[in-house]
Amino acid sequence: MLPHKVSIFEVGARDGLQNELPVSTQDKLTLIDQLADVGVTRIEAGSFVSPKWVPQMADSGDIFKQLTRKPDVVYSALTPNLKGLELALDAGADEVAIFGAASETFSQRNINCSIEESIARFEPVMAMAKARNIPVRGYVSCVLGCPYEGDIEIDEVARVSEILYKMGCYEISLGDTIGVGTPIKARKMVEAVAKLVPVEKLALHFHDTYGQALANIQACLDTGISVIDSSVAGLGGCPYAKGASGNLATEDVVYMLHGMGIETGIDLHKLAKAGQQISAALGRLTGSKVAQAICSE
Ligand SMILES: CC(C)(COP(=O)([O-])OP(=O)([O-])OC[C@H]1O[C@@H](n2cnc3c(N)ncnc32)[C@H](O)[C@@H]1OP(=O)([O-])[O-])[C@@H](O)C(=O)NCCC(=O)NCCSC(=O)C[C@@](C)(O)CC(=O)[O-]
Repeated sequence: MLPHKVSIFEVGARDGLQNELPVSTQDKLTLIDQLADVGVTRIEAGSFVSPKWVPQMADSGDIFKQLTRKPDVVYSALTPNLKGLELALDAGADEVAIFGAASETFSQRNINCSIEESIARFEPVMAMAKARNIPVRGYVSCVLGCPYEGDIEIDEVARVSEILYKMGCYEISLGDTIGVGTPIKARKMVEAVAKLVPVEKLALHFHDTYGQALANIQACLDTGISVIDSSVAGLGGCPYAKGASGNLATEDVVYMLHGMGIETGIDLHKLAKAGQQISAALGRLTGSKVAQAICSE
């Protein structure tokens, strides 16, 4: 059965902007503010990673300290290790996310350690977050393919997802990091993970590199999943995943969901305007076809 409502987890200010030309802290704050205004209630606002690895996220502390908090909006941050968590807590993040991978090589290239080492790094993060009552989300990258290893075994995706869930992550976001998935494969992957992690604890995080993200989501929507990660204006990619163009554009998935009678709580026209504004700040066109259509009306 299709869900009545889907919760959009907006990753544009993090997953999007981490892989774009740098924009000012003020432009980011304006975007985050606009996202909250148009009805987005879950916003990934930054990332506490090494500024040498991802300079675009170096102002995340300022972002969290300066953003105008709206009631009912959760502002989240990526934290790969204890240092990241400490910085995120100091800056006032409401929740954090650890991020692992189903590919050994991607894990090494992205966070400089093996999958097993990453789990060991996450343990103290989970412990401190629990002690501070901070919810932790878990990402698994490369669930439908890896830029270095190609195909990834579905069993490995399910194994890593289960580990993160059992460690205490309240939700597991399944990342098609380089957007290579296709609908039947995506569904089989979700079904395999759902044997080990309750399906209502899963989220879809599909990039649109090959233009398959909407089709992949549609193929998975009646499995019981009701959380979708997306990025306003299709911003972004991943700096350690060559070829990962933008994330699925939030405007495109919201348009599809509304057309299917599924609520998101988001004002699509206002969202498209916000996407246009950040795209203009980046000196490029929005990556959302829906936003292009709306803004040329
Ligand atoms: C994980 C590390 C830090 C390990 O990096 P490392 O070099 O192994 O770590 P280290 O502990 O040896 O520290 C090295 C230096 O980094 C500093 N450092 C250490 N930790 C932090 C921190 N938290 N914040 C700020 N600084 C930090 C630390 O203080 C030290 O500074 P130095 O002494 O050289 O001046 C590094 O590999 C890193 O930052 N990687 C970036 C990974 C990243 O952000 N990738 C993109 C996000 S993942 C993604 O986009 C995928 C996702 C989630 O969207 C889902 C999908 O689509 O698949």
